[in-house]
Amino acid sequence: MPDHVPAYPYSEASSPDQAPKTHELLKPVLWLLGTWRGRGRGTYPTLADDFTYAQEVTFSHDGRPFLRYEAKAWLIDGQDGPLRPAARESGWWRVQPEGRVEALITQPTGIVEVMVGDVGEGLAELASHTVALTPTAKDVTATRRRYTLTEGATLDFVHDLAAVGQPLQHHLGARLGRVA
Ligand code: HEM
Repeated sequence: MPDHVPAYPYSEASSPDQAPKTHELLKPVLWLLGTWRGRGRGTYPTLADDFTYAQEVTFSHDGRPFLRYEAKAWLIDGQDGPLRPAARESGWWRVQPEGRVEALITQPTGIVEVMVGDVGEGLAELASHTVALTPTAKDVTATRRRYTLTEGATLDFVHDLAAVGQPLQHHLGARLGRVA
């Protein structure tokens, strides 16, 4: 039996009011902290039909200059009833001076988006620097993400995708509201 080790002693915060104190470099991304949930629509020229989905997204931090990112999506019917689980992803947003961001986002479909971009008050824009794929993943060559905080305090999300021989174009658009 290994010696007893006390539980991980550091906390994770999803609001600027919670401990630990936010790192100075996180100032431009504080508006993203928390859990957001809402509905979106998805499309792609290779798909027979557009689809409607729900998504829950959480940004948190542990006092260091990066955000932990986690998102779960599920397809829904016209009454918000769940049809089936869809994309899941998790990753890290490494915040650099002057609001520059380097993000790593991984998906269980074998895709890793390594992204670079900028974040300012109410706007974050990231574009893929590299996309890494496992041997059996779909052929994704580029992605782009934009998060906009609207005056109504919703988080609008747009995801563009270049994949399976198609040029970079719209895949997803969603409007999320803060739930925590
Ligand atoms: C909210 C997140 C997302 C949702 C709800 C979603 C949903 C879907 C759906 C429903 C399809 C049709 C195939 C299927 O039924 O599974 C699809 C296809 C696809 N998605 Fe997404 N997706 C999401 C995020 C992403 C991301 C982040 C990427 C890549 C970085 C991506 C890349 C693709 C690719 C490559 C295809 C296959 C296209 C083809 O083979 O014709 N998706 N997506």
